Amino acid sequence: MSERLKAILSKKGAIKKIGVVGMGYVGIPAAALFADSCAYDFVWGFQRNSPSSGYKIDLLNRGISPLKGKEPMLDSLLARVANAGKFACTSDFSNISKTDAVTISIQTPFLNKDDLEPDFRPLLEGLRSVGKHITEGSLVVLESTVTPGTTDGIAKQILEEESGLTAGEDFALAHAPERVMVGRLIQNIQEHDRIVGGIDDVSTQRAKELYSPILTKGKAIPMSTRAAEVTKTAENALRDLQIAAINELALYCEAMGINVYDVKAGVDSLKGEGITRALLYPGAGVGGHCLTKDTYHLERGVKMSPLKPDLPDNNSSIFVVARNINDFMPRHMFNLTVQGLKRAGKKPEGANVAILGWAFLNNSDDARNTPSEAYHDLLLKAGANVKVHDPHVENYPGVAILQDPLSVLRNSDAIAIMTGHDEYFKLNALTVKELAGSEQPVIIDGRNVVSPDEFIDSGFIYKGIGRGDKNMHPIRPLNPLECIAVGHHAGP
Ligand SMILES: NC(=O)c1ccc[n+]([C@@H]2O[C@H](COP(=O)([O-])OP(=O)(O)OC[C@H]3O[C@@H](n4cnc5c(N)ncnc54)[C@H](O)[C@@H]3O)[C@@H](O)[C@H]2O)c1
Ligand SMILES: CC(=O)N[C@@H]1[C@@H](OP(=O)(O)OP(=O)(O)OC[C@H]2O[C@@H](n3ccc(=O)[nH]c3=O)[C@H](O)[C@@H]2O)O[C@H](CO)[C@@H](O)[C@@H]1O
Repeated sequence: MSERLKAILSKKGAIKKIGVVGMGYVGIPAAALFADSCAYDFVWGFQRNSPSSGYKIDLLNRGISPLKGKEPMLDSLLARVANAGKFACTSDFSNISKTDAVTISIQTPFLNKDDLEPDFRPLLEGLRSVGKHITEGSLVVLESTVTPGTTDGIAKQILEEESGLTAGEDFALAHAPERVMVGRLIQNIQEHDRIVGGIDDVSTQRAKELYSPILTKGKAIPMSTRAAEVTKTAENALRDLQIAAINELALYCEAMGINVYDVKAGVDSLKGEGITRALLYPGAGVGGHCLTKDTYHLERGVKMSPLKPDLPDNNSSIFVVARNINDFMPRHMFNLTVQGLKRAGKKPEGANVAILGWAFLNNSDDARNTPSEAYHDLLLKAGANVKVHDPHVENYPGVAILQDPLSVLRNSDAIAIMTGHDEYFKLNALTVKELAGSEQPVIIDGRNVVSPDEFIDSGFIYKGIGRGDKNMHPIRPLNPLECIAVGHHAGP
């Protein structure tokens, strides 16, 4: 079967022209790196002219990145390849017929994680567009994170139906998942090892040829298509599980009155071959477009597989339990807020709460699936007045995000740190207290940013994730002068 494909590819020769479908966080840097390589003659970026993303086409043709936030090397790379005439962005998919290889990097979110239903509509549309225009000897690589079984399942089926060709005989097909992190997209594509899973050895080899010229430190790791799909979804499900483990340990430490960071330091001290533990950091929640969904792709893959795993009766997947723990953390932040306000003699209803941090990641403007939104909504539901600050996120549907911290901190009953942006590590307790203007403002630290003692000694009610040693601290007696200053009178 793949002997035919091998002969076709040998006659066709090396890959020279590439198409990248989906001009997003993944597709744009990949297209820029392919275009900048002297191994390739030309790269098309294919972007559907949708209301939400069609604007990218013109920007990219002018060599300008539509991505927000700092992406080292990307701007100069895009300008260089666009000006050199090695890259162009288009919504005309017929140009795919001029390419030797096409990668697909379209979003693959979940509609509803409860019934494990992903929203594959954009992806299936992209596959149909690609299938219509691939030719004999094309290589198609699915880079999107997908449910295991998708590449050699529905993807292969659509590509064959639309092209009239047969995968593994007339064209090569592989899954090569992306492992980039926002903020270091170019570096990650160049330096991470690249999982390459062809539907057969010939397809795997062809996909390795495609990526090798843009890998600097990284190397191609060949495996089956299904193994590649499971690798990608499992590596993020496992990361989510690690985060959930330290989050649950933090909740235990709060209940036992100890400092989770003492425990972390203690456990981390156990070093050596095969005995080191991998403790991560507890926090106000897990956001982003990867960890929040990839577990469900993995679970769906197992659910769809013909054989069922041999598991204990009534077993809940530890990966899904992990997701539930991480999704609980914004509610835990809310519970700490209510407890803190109660210690100050207040209720969430009518309280002024300042949220510091809307991005899901430190020093990033990416707010996709941000835990801050769940916390924000719980506060509103409880009748609190909420203001939001973030130094990097400029706007978010339905939420006013201010870039001026003073206006957010002023007249606050409670201040919640949801994202560990560098700016927040410089907060001065006395300055913040003066801005807050209440005798006993509450500080709820979701990212281990502030010094508990500095804020407690300045008159704050402190609550911190994992800080069982501080969360029930003695309340500093009010300074009569202080009471007068803020318009209250101490004592009867
Ligand atoms: N963003 C990351 O850091 C990251 C990291 C690893 C893996 N991934 C995976 O990569 C995939 C893409 O993620 P992303 O963050 O780049 O998504 P994105 O939303 O930033 O970009 C997707 C792009 O594809 C376009 N698109 C959608 N349907 C299309 C179609 N039919 N034809 C042409 N273009 C179409 C969208 O308009 C958008 O511009 C996802 O499966 C994601 O899980 C993302
Ligand atoms: C780094 C890694 O191996 N995978 C990366 C991951 O990138 P990401 O953009 O999702 O970023 P993460 O760093 O995973 O953070 C996610 C959320 O978890 C919170 N968090 C994190 C660490 C911790 O100790 N405690 C926490 O609470 C954090 O605040 C944030 O909200 O997925 C991408 C897509 O597949 C991968 O490509 C990419 O390599």
